[in-house]
Amino acid sequence: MVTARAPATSANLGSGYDTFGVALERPADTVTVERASETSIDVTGAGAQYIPEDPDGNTVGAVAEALEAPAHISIDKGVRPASGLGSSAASAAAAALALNELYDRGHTPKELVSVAAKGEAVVSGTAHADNVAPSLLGGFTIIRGDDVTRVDADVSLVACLPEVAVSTRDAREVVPESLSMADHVETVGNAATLTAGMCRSDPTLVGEGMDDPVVTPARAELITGYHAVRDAAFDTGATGVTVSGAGPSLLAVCYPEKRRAVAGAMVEAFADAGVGARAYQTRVGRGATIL
Ligand SMILES: Nc1ncnc2c1ncn2[C@@H]1O[C@H](COP(=O)(O)OP(=O)(O)OP(=O)(O)O)[C@@H](O)[C@H]1O
Ligand SMILES: N[C@@H](CCO)C(=O)O
Repeated sequence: MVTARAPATSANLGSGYDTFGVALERPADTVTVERASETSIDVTGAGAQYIPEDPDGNTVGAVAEALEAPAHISIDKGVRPASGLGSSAASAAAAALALNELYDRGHTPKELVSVAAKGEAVVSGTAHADNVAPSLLGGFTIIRGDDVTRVDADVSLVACLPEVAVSTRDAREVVPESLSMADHVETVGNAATLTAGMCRSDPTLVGEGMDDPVVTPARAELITGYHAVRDAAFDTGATGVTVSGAGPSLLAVCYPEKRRAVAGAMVEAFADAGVGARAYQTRVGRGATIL
């Protein structure tokens, strides 16, 4: 029997659609695997009732198949599904690490990124790796084709999760299919600024680099209270705010001493918009580990 923990993640960071991601120090999923002749799954924890136990509908089923590693897989969800916090990816990353160990497959965590991404195809239709990469590797990650670049970063974050669900599949449908040259130039400048900020663990540069004229405005419309919550975070000291992953969570970057105030203001602004929410005061964290 092998147990692995894999963290929640926040993908895109505004300017890095399908490219950037960070591991969050918390929350996380825990996955335990035991050898079996065929794969079966049970799910407990946050939002378990919304997650299929059929291996064909669960991200971990695709991972077991890709590794040719049938197992009984128990998932304890710390990351609520349809949250924008890489819930489906956290299970896939933990399962990939645990099954690799259980069957002694010998893959490195970096090699497991493409395996875990197969799980994402099950839920969103695309094997995007921008959540599974940071969940497996930790830190700040950049996806380019099949390549992953990883950077250590120490940046404080607040992830604010409202009590509504937005599915990644739906949120991908509102993404524009093309962009103007002006938006392209702005996005490249922002993405480069964000990357420099991560390399320096500089919340001001990271926050400024999160601005995104293309994907975020379209997705903000799916999140009740988005603009008020974003304003509240900036008013209390956030250096940048954007949609986390496909939403509905919002991600704020700040200096460590502002984290509590930013978290409180975001929850309060969601409440004023009639939406319950909780905030995780967190930071860029490490990747999946065997327990
Ligand atoms: N192991 C799993 N954990 C969580 N959700 C799963 C899992 N397997 C399948 N799903 C399904 O995936 C969907 C949630 O994934 P989705 O990508 O929409 O949300 P998310 O992972 O929280 O968000 P994001 O990718 O934007 O960060 C739900 O429909 C859920 O039933
Ligand atoms: N890059 C993906 C991440 C989903 O978590 C998207 O934004 O659709």
